[in-house]
Amino acid sequence: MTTARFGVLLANLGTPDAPTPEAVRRYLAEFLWDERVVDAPRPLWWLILNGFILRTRPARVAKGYESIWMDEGSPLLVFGRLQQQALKASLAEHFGEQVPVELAMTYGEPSMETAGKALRDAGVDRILVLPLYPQFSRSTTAAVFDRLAQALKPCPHLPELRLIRDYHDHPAYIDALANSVRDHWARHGGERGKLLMSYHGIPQRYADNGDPYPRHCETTSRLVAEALGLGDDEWFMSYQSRFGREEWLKPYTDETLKSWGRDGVEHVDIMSPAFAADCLETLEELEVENRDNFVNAGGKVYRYIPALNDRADHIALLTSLVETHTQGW
Ligand SMILES: C=CC1=C(C)c2cc3[nH]c(cc4nc(cc5[nH]c(cc1n2)c(C)c5CCC(=O)O)C(CCC(=O)O)=C4C)c(C)c3C=C
Ligand SMILES: [Fe+2]
Ligand SMILES: [Fe+2]
Repeated sequence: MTTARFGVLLANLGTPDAPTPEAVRRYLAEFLWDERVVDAPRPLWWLILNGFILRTRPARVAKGYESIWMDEGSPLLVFGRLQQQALKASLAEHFGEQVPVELAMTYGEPSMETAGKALRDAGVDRILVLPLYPQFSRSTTAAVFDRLAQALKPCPHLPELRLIRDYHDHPAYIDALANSVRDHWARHGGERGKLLMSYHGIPQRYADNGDPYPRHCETTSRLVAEALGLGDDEWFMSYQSRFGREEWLKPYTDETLKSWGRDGVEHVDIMSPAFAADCLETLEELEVENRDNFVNAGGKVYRYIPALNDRADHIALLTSLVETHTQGW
């Protein structure tokens, strides 16, 4: 089989190499120093980060990673590799030639440098960048863009580049999410709870300054609810993973679940459409921490719906994104 002139760079956030305080500290130091993620004035942020956060947070967060670690490594990376392999197979079938697909993380390994070099070695001079973030945010998608530009700095010549900015309302994405909910209902004998779509949050200030992320999340949620034919009182959306003292996007997932538990909502099905792969924020924060929030407040049944990971309909969506965005290549 011949090889296409273009390759695909699948990008995701990054994750520690090991579930240890040292590895988590290295990871957080790189991640939280990115101005796209935390935009506080540098000298002050340096003091807070090094004087406080990196001294206390790694030990606690490492315990969380330890509890979700898989035999092959961190879930985010394990699912990323599965997505990479499945997309490669699907693209070979669709295009009738090999399409190199590399996985790159904004922070840590595999780095943009490693992935970029692998694509160059495969002989491609056109790269389609596919950040695995359905909803655009400066803190994620724009950070991929910056990091890639940085990795390309030493190059004497650039590849031709295209970047998929977001796919929050793509019909195949909405279908895949809706299918994952239907599969979940079917696995539980058709029993349905109130559907909570919980998205990773960002500071409210970022949205006030023009980050379209909350609008994208609202559209995704509404389209999924419509696809499932849910009434207004059968679903809700909220934001999780708050960090620091500033106000983040509301309503907060933890507070929503506590008040539902108190108000007599008995059964919740929870999903996290912003995560293309299961990771710490879903397997620990949603599966464990927020289950406790709901159940301790009086809730009874709490069921987490897995991320799209390497589901066939998710890979079909990614394939369709690649097809659309490589027109003319
Ligand atoms: C401090 C600010 C943060 C912003 C803004 C933010 C936005 C954001 N993040 C994701 C996706 C993921 N975040 C993950 C972990 C994680 N996120 C933050 C902070 C911010 N995120 C921290 C400090 C951490 C690490 C864990 C912790 O210390 O609590 C992950 C999981 C990584 C893993 O290894 O499993 C993902 C994925 C999105 C989509 C987003 C904005 C839209
Ligand atoms: Fe995050
Ligand atoms: Fe978290």
